[in-house]
Amino acid sequence: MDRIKITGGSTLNGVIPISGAKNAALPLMIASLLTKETLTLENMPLLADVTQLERILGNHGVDFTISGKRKGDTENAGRTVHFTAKEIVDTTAPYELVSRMRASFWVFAPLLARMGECRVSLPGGCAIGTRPVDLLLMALEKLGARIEIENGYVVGTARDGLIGGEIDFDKVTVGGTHTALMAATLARGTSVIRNAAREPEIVDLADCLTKMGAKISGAGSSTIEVEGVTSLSGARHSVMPDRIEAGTYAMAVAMTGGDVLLAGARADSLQAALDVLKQSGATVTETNEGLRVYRNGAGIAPVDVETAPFPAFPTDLQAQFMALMTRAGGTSRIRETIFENRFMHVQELARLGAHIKLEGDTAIVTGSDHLEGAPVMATDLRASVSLVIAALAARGETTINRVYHLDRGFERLEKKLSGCGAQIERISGHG
Ligand SMILES: CC(=O)N[C@H]1[C@@H](OP(=O)(O)OP(=O)(O)OC[C@H]2O[C@@H](n3ccc(=O)[nH]c3=O)[C@H](O)[C@@H]2O)O[C@H](CO)[C@@H](O)[C@@H]1O
Ligand SMILES: C=C(OP(=O)(O)O)C(=O)O
Repeated sequence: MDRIKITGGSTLNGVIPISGAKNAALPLMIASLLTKETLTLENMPLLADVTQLERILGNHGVDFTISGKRKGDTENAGRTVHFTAKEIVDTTAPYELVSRMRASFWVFAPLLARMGECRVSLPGGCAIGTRPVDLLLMALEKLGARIEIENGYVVGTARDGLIGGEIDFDKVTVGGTHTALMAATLARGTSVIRNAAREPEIVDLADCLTKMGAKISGAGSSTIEVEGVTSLSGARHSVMPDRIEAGTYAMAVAMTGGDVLLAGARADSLQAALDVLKQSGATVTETNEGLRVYRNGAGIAPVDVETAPFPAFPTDLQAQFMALMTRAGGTSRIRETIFENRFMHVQELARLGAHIKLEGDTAIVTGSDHLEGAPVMATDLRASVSLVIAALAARGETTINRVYHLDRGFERLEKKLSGCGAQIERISGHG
């Protein structure tokens, strides 16, 4: 297993290119199951989750070819991938493939909508809470599906096809909204999705489905209407820039000081986090090329934060912000309202000398300028990268074990950071 070694103390200066978003790429890839024709996705990130989903889609009969690289990219990142699901050869998504990743469960909706049946193992994903799928299944039942659970698999049937219906989510769910949206595109009649997630990745999926011939209005608001069509066609779509990756590097710069251009990052997808960063003392400006983040001289001010669905502060940046607050000049309170167990980074940050007390869903962080390097362990994707941020500001050397978590969602992390002056390297091979 690879490890990452960081020697703290350098400021970050330069340009970091922002990759295509993992959380947009995954549902977009899954949408390829809805059509016999080719769906071409540009700006695809090269990530472990993407490779794993390629395996899952391959098992259903999706053929994929890679045709290009982003201009100026020396590696295979930012590639264009063509997905063709001419025939669905298998409607079962097995445990071995699905258990590693939450989003893999989302194949359920297109398989059911197109084939009238499917069998998908209950999902895995980051260990940040119980993560049930009841709301996803409720949405499909509202569209006429019959749902049964058998031996750890969810079995869906809709032999005569799905029928438009009214879906009211009692909790905002990203996966539930993706599921409802994909299923409704091929249902007979009109569907209404209420209390829908408003995340930019939902809008990206809806835009792509619209290019494929779907009739969708209201994506990005809390009520989405979908008029079903009998079939969808191929399309070409570019994956939106990763707002969580951009927010993560913005926090890294706020932590170390310096001046970095996050090339391709979009402020509109990240406003709540950028506002908080500004309150903490960083300067953020929008340019034609992306977002410029800098902190020169000013200290880090403590800021209280509460996670909530978009457009509020994202749970996927909570751990990174906590790392930043460990160096603030005072005490901050960070409340996690989305996932009940998303504080795994607290004990690892403590190894680096952070002072964090947990009170239920709230972490109370007392900042200090005495972080010190130590061996730590990555526990989930965003928790892992919070350790990277803390290590960049810690005195001495930090080794992060189990970096496969990082590889799920951060493309070439060590190269992007070392390109801006960080002392960071990957050590291959040892656990
Ligand atoms: C691949 C991907 O895009 N993952 C993102 C997606 O995860 P994911 O789609 O799994 O997250 P959801 O928005 O569905 O979860 C939100 C809340 O709803 C609960 N819930 C969800 C479904 C359900 O059937 N029942 C239920 O109770 C969850 O336990 C959680 O408490 O949105 C999360 C919230 O922004 C992000 O942290 C994840 O990075
Ligand atoms: C929690 C995340 O991913 P997943 O939903 O795939 O576990 C994430 O991207 O932070």
